[in-house]
Amino acid sequence: MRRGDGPEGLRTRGLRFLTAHRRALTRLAGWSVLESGQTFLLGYALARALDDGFLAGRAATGLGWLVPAALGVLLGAYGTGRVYGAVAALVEPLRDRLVVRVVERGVREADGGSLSGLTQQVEIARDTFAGLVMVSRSFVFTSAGALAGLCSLAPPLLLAVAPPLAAGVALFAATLRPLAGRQEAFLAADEALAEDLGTVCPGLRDVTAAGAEDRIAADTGVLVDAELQAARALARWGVARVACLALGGHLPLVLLLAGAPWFLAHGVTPGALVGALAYVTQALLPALTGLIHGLGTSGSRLTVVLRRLAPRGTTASRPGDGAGLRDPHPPGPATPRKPPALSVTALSFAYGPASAPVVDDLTLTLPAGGHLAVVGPSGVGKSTLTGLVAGLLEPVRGEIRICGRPVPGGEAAARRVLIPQEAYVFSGSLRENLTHLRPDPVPEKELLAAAEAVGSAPLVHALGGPEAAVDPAALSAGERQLIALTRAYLSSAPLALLDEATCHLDPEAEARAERAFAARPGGTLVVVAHRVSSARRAGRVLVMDGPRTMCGTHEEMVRRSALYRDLVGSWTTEETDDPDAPENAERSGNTESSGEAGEPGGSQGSRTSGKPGKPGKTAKPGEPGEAGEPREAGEPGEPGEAGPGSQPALPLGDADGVHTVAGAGLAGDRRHVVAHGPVGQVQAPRDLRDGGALGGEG
Ligand SMILES: Nc1ncnc2c1ncn2[C@@H]1O[C@H](COP(=O)(O)OP(=O)(O)OP(=O)(O)O)[C@@H](O)[C@H]1O
Repeated sequence: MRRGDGPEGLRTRGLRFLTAHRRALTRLAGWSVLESGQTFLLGYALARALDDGFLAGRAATGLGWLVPAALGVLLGAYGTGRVYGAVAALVEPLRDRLVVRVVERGVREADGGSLSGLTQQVEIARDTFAGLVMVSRSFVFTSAGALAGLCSLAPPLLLAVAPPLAAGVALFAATLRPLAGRQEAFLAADEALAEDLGTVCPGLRDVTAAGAEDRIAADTGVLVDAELQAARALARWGVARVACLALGGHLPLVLLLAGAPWFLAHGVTPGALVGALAYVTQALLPALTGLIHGLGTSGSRLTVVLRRLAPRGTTASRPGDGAGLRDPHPPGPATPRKPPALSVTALSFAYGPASAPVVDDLTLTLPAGGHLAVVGPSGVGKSTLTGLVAGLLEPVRGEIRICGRPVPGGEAAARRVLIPQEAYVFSGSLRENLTHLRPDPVPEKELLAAAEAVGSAPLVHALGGPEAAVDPAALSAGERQLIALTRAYLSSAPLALLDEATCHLDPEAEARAERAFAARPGGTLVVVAHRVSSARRAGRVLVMDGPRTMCGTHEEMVRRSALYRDLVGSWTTEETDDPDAPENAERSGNTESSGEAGEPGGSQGSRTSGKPGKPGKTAKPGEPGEAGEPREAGEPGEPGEAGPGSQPALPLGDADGVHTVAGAGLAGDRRHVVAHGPVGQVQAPRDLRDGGALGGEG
């Protein structure tokens, strides 16, 4: 937590803010005095009306005393009206300040989405703060008026009212901090559940298709239980609030009634006693109730919201602002910095506690707009890495961030889209399939432009246009991949993870799709490559080679990684129709590549599903393997077979995202992995996916 974000920091900044707005506070206090005057008159005039008027048989005098009480109500109402204006003079500067802070933060982080969320929180902060000012002010001035009235009626009456009132307020003050903690815990649990449901609900069809109902129900159930616990803890503290109210508001009433004979015997008049009862029931009790409920709930909510709005490590201040909620520890001028599209730090993962790590201490950075190809022998961990980045698998160690957002997490999940090898197409219209990841309606023009860019336009046309009904079983694997690719292209997630998502397309169609993703405005692409052309297109290549992971340009990797040279060699043998570059030169170690090939024509996925599933499995180059061919744990491994053995790890510069490190070994056990992300990104259990049984595609 940033210094100054804790309760102490908030209190200090709150006091500074109030000090800076002394004039508004003074005006507020002035108008509030009218309210206390009304409270004073309420009991005092009533007592006089009884003692000097009605009980003495002088009705006119009694009525005469009621007139000031009625005038007091009118004056009080006028004062209350002016109080609202004075509260606004205090609240609006707070709101302005928070808005400035939020906008600065939004600009700095270039994040319009979080900006709108924060703006909403500013409104909550403003309303809550206004409510707090109203109830606290009302309690202070009402109590002052009532206690002054009691004192002027008969000082002994204070004995029955002041001590329990003070005790109730003191007890309430003591419960404030733990109550705020419980309230914050409850809000956090509530938000976690809402975020989870917001992610899960739109993808229910995918959950069912993947057979992941039990797992999702279990995951969500954990959050429901957490919220239940938090709500119970909060409710227990609610009991303390009732005790405060009983002590400070109801006990004085009981004491006044029970002590009535004593008071009457010691010179307190009946009218004064009734006046005291009126003070307690009509003024103190409502004011105390308002304070306890207002401060107890809104106070902690305000604390939470202000803490959230606090700038992350930078200062928001306005010129000429003397004090207020400014960070007391300014760290210097803010430097606008866009977080990398993907950053992986010291990432390790194994499928079981006793299994060898599949990813071991991997660190890499991919800037926004970058294009990374992940290559390596079959079973080395490429899909595992994409699963980790997508948040479908939980790392054993290390950290992953997408556009600065931690993975796993709803914000990160909304910023990435994963397209697995086995494309998921569901029964419905083509439009539904293509726009599944977009919450907003997609204009026809945009949809067709996306299809054109990705290379699915001929397929859209052949199927009868966007409104045509889709029968997943009637589509070839390549056609399903084109649909899934177009869907991902249309999504607003900036980071696209293509895990052999084009393996059923011919090289030209693959080139077209990959280029389209790489050219998406602000788009970043990670592609698990199974063709040399795919790797050559990427600015960077991550070679996963068991414990030695290397990253660099295609040319660098050809020069430095024996495994990569082997992969390129075996790929080139298979790629007779590669649109990109002559690979024979690379096989012989010549790194002078001829650059990108020209834009391929309008090739589309084969309408038969006979394309080789994973031609890049160099461990068995002669055996392309059908897509969806079931694979047993440990079977494909052999990562060391093609590896360079003594090749050292190669840390490269971080100019546009690279790094080293290691990882691999085959995990022994095979866990049933299901996870969920935002709309349409629910993944089948690995064993389902490997078996090609995802959704209706089987
Ligand atoms: N759910 C699982 N439980 C246990 N081990 C698994 C699981 N999924 C994959 N593995 C193992 O983890 C290792 C890495 O698998 P992964 O699928 O990530 O490799 P890959 O490089 O993507 O392979 P391919 O190119 O064949 O898709 C393999 O040894 C695999 O058998």
